[in-house]
Amino acid sequence: MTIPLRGAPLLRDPRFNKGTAFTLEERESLGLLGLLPEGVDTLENQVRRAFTQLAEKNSNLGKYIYLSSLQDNNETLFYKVLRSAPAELLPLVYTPTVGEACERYGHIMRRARGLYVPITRKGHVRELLRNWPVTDVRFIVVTNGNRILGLGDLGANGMAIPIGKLALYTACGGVPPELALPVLIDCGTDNAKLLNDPLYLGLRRPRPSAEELDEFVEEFVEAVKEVFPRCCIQFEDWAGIDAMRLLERYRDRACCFNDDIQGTAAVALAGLMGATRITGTPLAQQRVLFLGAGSAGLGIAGLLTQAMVLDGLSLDQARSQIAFFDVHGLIESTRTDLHAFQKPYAHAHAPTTDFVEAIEAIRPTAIVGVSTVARAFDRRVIEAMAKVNARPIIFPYSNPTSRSECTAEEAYQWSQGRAVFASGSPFPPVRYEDKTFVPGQGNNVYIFPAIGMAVYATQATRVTDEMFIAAARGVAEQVTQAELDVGLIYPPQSVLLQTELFAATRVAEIIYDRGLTRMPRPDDLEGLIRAHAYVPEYRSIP
Ligand SMILES: NC(=O)C1=CN([C@@H]2O[C@H](COP(=O)(O)OP(=O)(O)OC[C@H]3O[C@@H](n4cnc5c(N)ncnc54)[C@H](OP(=O)(O)O)[C@@H]3O)[C@@H](O)[C@H]2O)C=CC1
Ligand SMILES: CC(=O)C(=O)O
Ligand SMILES: [Mg+2]
Repeated sequence: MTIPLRGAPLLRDPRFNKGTAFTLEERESLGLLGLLPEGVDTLENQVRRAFTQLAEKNSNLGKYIYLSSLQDNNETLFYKVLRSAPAELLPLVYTPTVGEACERYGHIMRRARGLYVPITRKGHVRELLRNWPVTDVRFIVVTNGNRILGLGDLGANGMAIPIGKLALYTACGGVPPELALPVLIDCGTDNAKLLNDPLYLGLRRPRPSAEELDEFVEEFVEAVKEVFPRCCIQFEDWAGIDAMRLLERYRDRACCFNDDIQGTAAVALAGLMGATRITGTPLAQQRVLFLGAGSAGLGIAGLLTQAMVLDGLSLDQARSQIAFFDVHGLIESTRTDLHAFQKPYAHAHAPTTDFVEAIEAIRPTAIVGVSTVARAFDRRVIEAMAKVNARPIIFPYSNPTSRSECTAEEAYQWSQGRAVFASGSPFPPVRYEDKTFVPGQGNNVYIFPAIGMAVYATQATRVTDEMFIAAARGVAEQVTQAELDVGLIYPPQSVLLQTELFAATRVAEIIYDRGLTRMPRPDDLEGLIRAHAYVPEYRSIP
């Protein structure tokens, strides 16, 4: 490996820095003598030291800050640490802690990471993109901070989300870190608390109209296509209505996807596939009631109906088995306040504003919480589900933990241990009577790293819904009977990298089958994926 730096600047570049693991020969040849203590570490010893330091931080936000600093200091070590204990560290770099980090981003930031694209630079987006030091960017995760998890408009503080998602592309999907670019489109914020916070670092102006936003996003997408022609754009945490509109506009025009719509849809589909192995009711016979009718809910419904059609239902039949309940009550055919994308699910039902009444009328096999409303699945709700189902499927998907529609403990307790449970943010195992349940994490982190790896390894030019169905199947088929026996409907986070690499091969099959790449199809797709996977190890420098 040749590197462009030497001496002190080398120690400050996270891509090449090995810190105390530079060998004596490297120190001599790279002008590092005297700049490091004489002891020479192995990467494993550095990992040990990192975990010692992490353990000394006594809050999750403190641990998040520590890990961010590690990422800024030594990328190889950062990913080696993440890979060493994914189940333990994911909740720190991702939900729930990343939510807290976003709320306080202006306060905790040490060093800027990613690219900030303010709407005030309209007409100059290409120049900003060219300021990024890497010319072959393959993945951008972009937010405008308008719906950060279930926490609402967090403006430029939302940058922690693209940073976190892209860290997981590498940690859980094997995508090399240098290919990733986190982007925050800063178009102001309507969050008064942030506007009044002297430490807030974003533009201090109200959010633009939809037209103004769309014009700027158009410039951004076209600029990305020109400056980084092999780049895939992941839209993340946009307000639901903007998310739906932008996906429709760009899904056939650019290599892009919306994680909250399509990634969430696939993880829910995988979860339902896992759940059917416990409940015995096939996917095509599931009846699903959503609490919340925004991007996540509509995304899940769209992909689920496609999967049900593949299992033999007509589209109308599939849609008739899906219902929504939003702020104004059950979405039914007499409602006059619906968006076009909600109308296919407005069935002939008696109006009600009581979620339990809706459960009693519809008798869903599953409820999915994508409402951002903490504790909306209260005891009455879970008991109503347990009354109409031997094994009720309960998915409180809202993030972070503070917005979860219920806890794992509540779902198991109130259903007398009968719930089939998964939540957007992690919950610890629950003891109910003589059984220990392991709650699954129904989070798109089970999907986007696999999509990313497949797109990278195959050089795919488009991202399609069929790829998400393949990812869902790829995840679901890895769940073992032993896992199902403790209630786990997703593979455990401890093996997330393996899970994603396997799912990526399933996605790659679709990419080649549908001609979504110009690259020739190799004989060994698994080998292709493995050969592309990043390994956090130091390479020797001559
Ligand atoms: N587990 C996972 O992988 C993922 C989880 N999520 C989570 O899902 C949640 C929603 O995300 P998303 O769909 O993108 O957001 P949106 O803002 O698009 O949708 C939220 C929906 O919930 C509705 N809602 C708000 N309050 C209530 C209420 N009291 N009762 C019923 N419905 C209500 C909103 O209605 P209105 O628009 O009228 O206010 C809206 O329809 C977030 O917490 C997010 O973190 C999202 C993506 C992935
Ligand atoms: C997980 C995720 O993407 C969200 O909560 O928005
Ligand atoms: Mg999201």
